[in-house]
Amino acid sequence: MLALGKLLDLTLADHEPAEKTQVTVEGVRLRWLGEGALEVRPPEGKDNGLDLLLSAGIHGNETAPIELLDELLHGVARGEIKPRARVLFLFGNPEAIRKGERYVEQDINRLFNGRHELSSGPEALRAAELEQFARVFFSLPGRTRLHYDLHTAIRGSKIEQFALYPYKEGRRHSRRELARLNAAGMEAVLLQNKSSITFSAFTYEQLEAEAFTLELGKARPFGHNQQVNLDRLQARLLQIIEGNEPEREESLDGLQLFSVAREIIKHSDNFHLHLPADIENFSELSKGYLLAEDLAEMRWVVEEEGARIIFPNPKVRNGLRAGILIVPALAGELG
Ligand SMILES: O=C(O)CCC(=O)N[C@@H](CCC(=O)O)C(=O)O
Ligand SMILES: [Zn+2]
Repeated sequence: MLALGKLLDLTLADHEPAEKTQVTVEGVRLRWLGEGALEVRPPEGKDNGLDLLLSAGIHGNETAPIELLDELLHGVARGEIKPRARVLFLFGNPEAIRKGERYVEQDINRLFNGRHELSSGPEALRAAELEQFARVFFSLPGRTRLHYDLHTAIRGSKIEQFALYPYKEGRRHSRRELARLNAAGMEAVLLQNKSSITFSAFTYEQLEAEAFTLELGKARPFGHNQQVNLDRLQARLLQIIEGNEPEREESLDGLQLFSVAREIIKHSDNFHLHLPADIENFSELSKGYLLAEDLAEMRWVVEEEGARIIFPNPKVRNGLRAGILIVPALAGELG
């Protein structure tokens, strides 16, 4: 295997490779761009015009998707996977990955779309760097742009694998992309309805990519991900990389769609979330339920029919999202 295929080992060892570019026997070019960043280019004449950004480790303790990207990259570096797409592999927060923690100082996935400029520290610097890697990668005109930012969640979930689809004014969510996600094993998609500060929101809103955060199960340390089944996602990523996805229109059958009813924002240290610590994502909440309270007698009461909660987390910094209240959505507005 080409040494650059060991991007994860290089990243874990905080090691800069002496040789920055390597080429497989078949002419696939691997280029190390910086810490945790590697570009793969298909051989001359084989490129199908797709630019695919695959990121993982934006949260350092979410190891299953990191292992998945490591495996895919090994396949490329051994010549077993034959790319027809350009691919950028990114390990998002190397320092946090080395520490096995969600972040070092602050959540990097709240620092995109310019937020890093208002902040400082290792995550702010890295968010700026990740934006730049993505901006350069997606700068070639006339190509199709796709980004999957792979995560696992803090808690268990009634729906194990799902995607979050960012929002941009005037742009429709794509039916074809939803069908692709369905085929990749995602059971649900949350359609966002406002701009955000996550990595996938940045590439979607600013770089014209189709972009998604994928939640793939529960976060566990390296080597303990046997319960996270990524077979369907891996098979679809392989097809995308090798440019041999099915040509026929694929269905949305079985895919559950949700939209955001409200984001629960923690305003102060007085914030209280009235949910059990072990509540699972997608748990249903009945109308009238007092979900959270904050200072100045602020109360979050469930008013929506069919409401469910995802990512409840009272420990986030003040000013950040402490949960998302979601409701079922219809496929009506898709492009
Ligand atoms: O389990 C949790 O509470 C958080 C899981 C996680 O890291 N989710 C992402 C979602 C990003 C998005 O909204 O697209 C995050 O919170 O950064
Ligand atoms: Zn995450």
